[in-house]
Amino acid sequence: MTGEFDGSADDFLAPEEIPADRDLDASLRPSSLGDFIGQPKVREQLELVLHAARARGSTPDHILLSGPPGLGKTSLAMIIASEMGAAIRITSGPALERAGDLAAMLSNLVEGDVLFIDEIHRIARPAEEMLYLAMEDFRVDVVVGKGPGATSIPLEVAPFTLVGATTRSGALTGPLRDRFGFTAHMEFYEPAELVRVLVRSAKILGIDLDAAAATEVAGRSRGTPRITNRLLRRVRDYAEVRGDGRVDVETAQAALAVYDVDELGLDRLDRAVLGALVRGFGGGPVGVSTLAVAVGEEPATVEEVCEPFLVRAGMIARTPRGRVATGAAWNHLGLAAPPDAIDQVHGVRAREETLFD
Ligand SMILES: Nc1ncnc2c1ncn2[C@@H]1O[C@H](COP(=O)(O)OP(=O)(O)OP(=O)(O)O)[C@@H](O)[C@H]1O
Ligand SMILES: [Mg+2]
Repeated sequence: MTGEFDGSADDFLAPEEIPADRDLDASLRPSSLGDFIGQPKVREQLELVLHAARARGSTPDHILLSGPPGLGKTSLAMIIASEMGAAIRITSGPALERAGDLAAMLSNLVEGDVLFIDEIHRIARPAEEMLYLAMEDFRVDVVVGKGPGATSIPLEVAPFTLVGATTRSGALTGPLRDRFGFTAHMEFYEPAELVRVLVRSAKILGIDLDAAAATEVAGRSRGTPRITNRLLRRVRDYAEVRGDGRVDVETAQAALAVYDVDELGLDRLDRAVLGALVRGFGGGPVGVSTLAVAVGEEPATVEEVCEPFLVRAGMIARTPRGRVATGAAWNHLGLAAPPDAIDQVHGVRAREETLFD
């Protein structure tokens, strides 16, 4: 099931891009750092890195963007290029199966270009090794021929900036991670920031959305701007078909009820994971792969998509012995928490960070 989000109602809370997002995403993508809402820390750090590079007249250090899907990594990569007045070449880890694929991309780079590698944790080993040299010395060794007669020809690469994006920085090898001059850790967005995303998107799309409705939609967006924009579109549909097109809080609530988005923004799979943890395993601890089997999903989907948000929402705690449901999780499912259930965990943020390190 992983990755096959087809845009049906069941999938529309998935933070991954679905085909229906593509046109919308393009029109709603922020195009400059000033236009980019939220992530104050990352924005400040990037501003410094880019400003310093511009002042020196050099290419910025290689940059790794790390965080859950839909938080704006691709948008930031494009912004980095446009802030530097540079062209961006886009590829992804899975597309770089052979070192030759990467060599072709590298040799076509022009000085100052940004090379964006999405899902960089999925790059194949030979390409990764070629990347080390390219990142460090702006050169690659192309091997010509086979066996004892093989020779390696060094090839210059124009100075470029690699921007890598990953939902799993923990899956990167040490040597690759070490070659990035700067890692930006993207955080889930605060509701107030998502309200600003909604106000901006509603303006671009010409949707009449009042403040209370914006707050309602933001609160159900799982801290993820991609989901915010998707919910906005569903709410607009509802308002156009069932009302006069204006979106007030009643309209927003009614629309989101139709699409089965609960008041915390949990979707079917999140609720299934919580249900399995609480009802099937008495609240845990249980390993993530066991949980995944229980809900019929890939472990990676549970670990990278559901879990970060459930941890952030204070529903699940990660412990050395496995995942544990908090009292809040029991209550959210309408059940009384057992006396030994841990509280809505303090230090949720600290735990969440370790997920992506
Ligand atoms: N800071 C932001 N301000 C306004 N809109 C944003 C912001 N970040 C993301 N968005 C919106 O969310 C959409 C998804 O963002 P983007 O494609 O950059 O996410 P991503 O992190 O690359 O996701 P993935 O990991 O799935 O590739 C964008 O098209 C844009 O509409
Ligand atoms: Mg992306």
